[in-house]
Amino acid sequence: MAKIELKNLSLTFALRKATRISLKEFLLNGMFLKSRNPLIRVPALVDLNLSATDGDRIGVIGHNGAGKSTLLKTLAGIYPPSSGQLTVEGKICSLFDISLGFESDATGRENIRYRAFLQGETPRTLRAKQQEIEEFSDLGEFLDTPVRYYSAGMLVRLAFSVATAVEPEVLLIDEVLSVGDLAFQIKAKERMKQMMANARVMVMVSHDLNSIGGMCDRVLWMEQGRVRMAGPADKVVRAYQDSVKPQKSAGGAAAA
Ligand SMILES: Nc1ncnc2c1ncn2[C@@H]1O[C@H](COP(=O)(O)OP(=O)(O)OP(=O)(O)O)[C@@H](O)[C@H]1O
Repeated sequence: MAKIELKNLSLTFALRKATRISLKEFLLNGMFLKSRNPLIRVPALVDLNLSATDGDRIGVIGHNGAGKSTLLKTLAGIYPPSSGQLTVEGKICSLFDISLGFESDATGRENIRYRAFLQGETPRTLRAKQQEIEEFSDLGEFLDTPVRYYSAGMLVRLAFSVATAVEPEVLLIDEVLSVGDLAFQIKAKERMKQMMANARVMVMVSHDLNSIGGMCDRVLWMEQGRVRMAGPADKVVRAYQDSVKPQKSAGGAAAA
């Protein structure tokens, strides 16, 4: 059984406006005990509670900066929560930032191996999949070329082919991917559909409310790191849409 459980989970980023300060500034600030570049705390997730298990398809919506991607990255184990409890049980597949982290001097084929091992494959399980991954990527002779010479689209094709070669129990998707050229997009959509159908739990972040409505049964509407509303997809999507519609003034004109 796959499971996601968040209990009063919060995550606060601590950052500074500028990354560099001079030695002189550092010494002067130290002497006068005040910082010219103080820490700024960004509460990206605030007191979230969520429980999902086999069969759940959860959509996450909200304005820019609401905390959607941070939530997904926290579920993927990329960001540790600042407080609260996080439980994710099951083999995770994260479909976001998939093109990051390639070894640029290694070939496509070598990168498939490195990444597959990171995804938990063993030499034996990879042997059974490697050919399929290579064929799906449709990169032909380029598989023997260092990936530093790949176009952006080729890199995404390679990344997508490896990332989706797993059978995940927990599928985390940030925005429905538009990968590669048209021919590849058709293949990729088909594969995504299969993965979504087979995953036990799915959490998907998107601004495309039609995709969310079509693929998810529950939706979290996030606002400033908090859940503003949670419930059946159609109800929450409608409430969100209503909230962003231009308000009509008494005279009938749209308010600014
Ligand atoms: N690595 C980080 N370091 C510091 N602050 C961050 C980091 N990632 C996100 N934030 C901040 O956390 C808040 C939530 O960001 P997040 O990317 O989760 O929003 P989002 O809802 O996914 O937005 P969008 O719809 O624009 O993708 C924002 O205020 C953002 O500036």
